[in-house]
Amino acid sequence: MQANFFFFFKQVFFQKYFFFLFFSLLKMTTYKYIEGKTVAIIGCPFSGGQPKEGVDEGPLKMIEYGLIPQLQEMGWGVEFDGHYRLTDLRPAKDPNIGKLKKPLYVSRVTHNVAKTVESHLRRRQLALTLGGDHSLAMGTVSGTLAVYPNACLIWIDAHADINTPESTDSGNLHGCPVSFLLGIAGKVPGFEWIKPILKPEKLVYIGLRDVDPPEKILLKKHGIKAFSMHDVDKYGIGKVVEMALDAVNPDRSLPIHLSFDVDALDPSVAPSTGTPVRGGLTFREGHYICEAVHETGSLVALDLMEVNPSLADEASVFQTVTVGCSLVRCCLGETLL
Ligand SMILES: NC(=[NH2+])NCCC[C@H](N)C(=O)O
Ligand SMILES: [Mn+2]
Ligand SMILES: [Mn+2]
Repeated sequence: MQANFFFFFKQVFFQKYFFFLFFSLLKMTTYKYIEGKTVAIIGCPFSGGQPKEGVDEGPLKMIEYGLIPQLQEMGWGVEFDGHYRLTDLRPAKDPNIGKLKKPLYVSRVTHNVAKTVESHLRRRQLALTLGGDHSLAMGTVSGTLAVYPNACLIWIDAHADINTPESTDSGNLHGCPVSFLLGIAGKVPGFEWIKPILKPEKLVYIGLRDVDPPEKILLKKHGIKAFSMHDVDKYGIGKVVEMALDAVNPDRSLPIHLSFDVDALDPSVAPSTGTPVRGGLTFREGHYICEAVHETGSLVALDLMEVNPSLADEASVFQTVTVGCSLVRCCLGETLL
């Protein structure tokens, strides 16, 4: 009996298989803030923060392309109660405030989204918000900071989205969420609910290449860490992500909110988006960021924004939506080997 056991042990121990198992266990991510490996999907078909129709179709398409079963196959419990019926929140009258367009609609929707994200995080679920335009981040990030005031914000984008009501040229609120979160937007009626609790030193950007002149001044003035495409070229994505994490999350244990605007990717990789800018992240650079953030085990909330399936041809839509789904999977632990 004993000899038998020893034989078995020896067999298993000296097989490569054992080492493989052992090392994959070592490599396995432990989730610091998520219980029971569950993710809540918040579908936000919202386009009120910018002028182009169709970005509200983004979340519907990602679900249609099978995101839920893909995550389930990876062992995640998925909670999804259908898409938000945001048009119900549309005010009858919504005059501009200064240059800002549709301010009331944006404030109502993002306030709602904030409460939803907050409630999922309180239940220790990972909050995955599918946009929709990037003004939604006023809500998602507020929800995260309500539960985890010490969370850091990693913003992946071609744009800085830090315009203030004063500095914005377009008046589109998807170019402004960061200024509201930082509390530098001033008083705007309807947005009183946003607590300006994001500290500049908790925010880092990767992928920037189309930053408005007043935004550049704001980034400098507040000493916000930003890695442009120039930095990605210079250091490589591995080093950039390491430097970005070192800046906002030195020991990798603080909760992370990752806000991913799909236009951070090069238009050849993600063509169906409202404000494409050439010279963006490659397919792998985008995915690397997601994999590295997953590895920390500290991701609590993820936004995937600005997928607009009504822009460009069918093949481009397919390409963009599938890239969106695979970025999400990488953030939630899909590995290459
Ligand atoms: N989330 C985005 N795609 N933002 C684009 C913003 C473009 C420009 N900076 C603006 O404020 O209008
Ligand atoms: Mn953008
Ligand atoms: Mn953006």
